[in-house]
Amino acid sequence: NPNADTAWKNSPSPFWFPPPSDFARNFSSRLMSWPGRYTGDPYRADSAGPYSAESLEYDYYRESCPQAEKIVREAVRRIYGIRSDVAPSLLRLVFHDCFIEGCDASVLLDSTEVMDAEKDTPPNETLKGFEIIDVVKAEIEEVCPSVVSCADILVLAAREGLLMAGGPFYPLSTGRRDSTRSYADLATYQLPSPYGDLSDTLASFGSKGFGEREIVNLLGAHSIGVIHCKSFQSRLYNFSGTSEPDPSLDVGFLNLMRSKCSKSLSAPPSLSPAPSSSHSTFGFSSLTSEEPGIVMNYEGPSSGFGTQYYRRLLQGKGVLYADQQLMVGEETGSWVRAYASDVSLFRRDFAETMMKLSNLQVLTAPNGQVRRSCSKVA
Ligand code: HEM
Ligand SMILES: [Ca+2]
Repeated sequence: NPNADTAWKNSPSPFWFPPPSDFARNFSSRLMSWPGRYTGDPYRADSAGPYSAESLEYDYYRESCPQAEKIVREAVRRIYGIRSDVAPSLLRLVFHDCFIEGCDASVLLDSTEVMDAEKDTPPNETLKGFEIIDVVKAEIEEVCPSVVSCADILVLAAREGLLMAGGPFYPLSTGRRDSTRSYADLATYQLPSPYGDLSDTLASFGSKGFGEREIVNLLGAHSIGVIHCKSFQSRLYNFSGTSEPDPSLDVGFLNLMRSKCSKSLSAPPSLSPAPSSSHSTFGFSSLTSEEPGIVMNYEGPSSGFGTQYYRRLLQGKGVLYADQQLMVGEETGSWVRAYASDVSLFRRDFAETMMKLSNLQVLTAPNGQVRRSCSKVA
């Protein structure tokens, strides 16, 4: 597919839309030799790294802005009523923020003449939900100007969205501060690739203090939302330069995915699968947007956030290569089986890991700032 090949070459990040040939094999060795990235054992499961959330407080705004959490809750609920993609959008947004220099709203900043923004890098190309945060922030600013950080609003709003989508609750402390810059280069290289193999994924999350069990339950976030064809295209037609599909894909599932994604990514939208809100027997629906892809409402739009993601992996029906790779490892595979058969175990673990993610490397006073507009440094 010459078009996909050119698109890849033009991409500023060879790490993100890899396909050509030996990419997968070289990726982890390049990552492992990246200077200064690894401190200690990258696979340790017991620590959140060198930063801790001890300086956060429960109900930090109780005096300075007692209405803050209620405003977030009500705004997200209201928006959910009109846009059910609130949950996946905010969940992915919080992951992409916290994974890069901690939960400091660095992902929300716009590019300026002197700074490239994380949101303009290839891994964040399809990130959504910025305008949801802007709405919530504006409502809070009206009541308590310059008090509540964008970083806190983001973690609180993502929790609320997840709850609306049937996910588990987890308690959150507050008091995060906003960064004064965005880290485009780090976002480009540190966010995990959808074409990463198991060792790439373990290394990437390990560098942030997440162990195998945590990685497997965090990826359960892929129970909801949209995966565009671009993110798995090379698995369907030309996997790792072999001109063959990914051999680890279930054949029926391969055909379903091919039916959703035309062979050429540059095909005009009219050649893409017809927009429709109907659900196929696989529980996926087509997208109504122009970009073709797969909607991950595994259990249908009205049911909760559960174990289907893992059951699909057991059947070789993971949408991303990185998802399916969880079945390759002995330990990760056994967590996939555990979550596939025990939804309450998954929900408990997911809640706990989301809490850890939301507390990753937080910035607290006197560092950082409270932005007035989440997309601009104050
Ligand atoms: C190996 C790790 C991961 C990789 C490679 C990965 C990659 C991706 C990719 C490629 C997409 C589709 C983007 C698109 O096509 O528009 C996606 C969607 C998504 N990811 Fe991940 N992800 C990973 C981990 C996570 C984690 C830890 C979370 C949250 C806790 C998460 C939450 C989501 C959500 C909710 C969506 C759907 C977004 C939407 O509908 O707008 N992902 N991910
Ligand atoms: Ca960040």
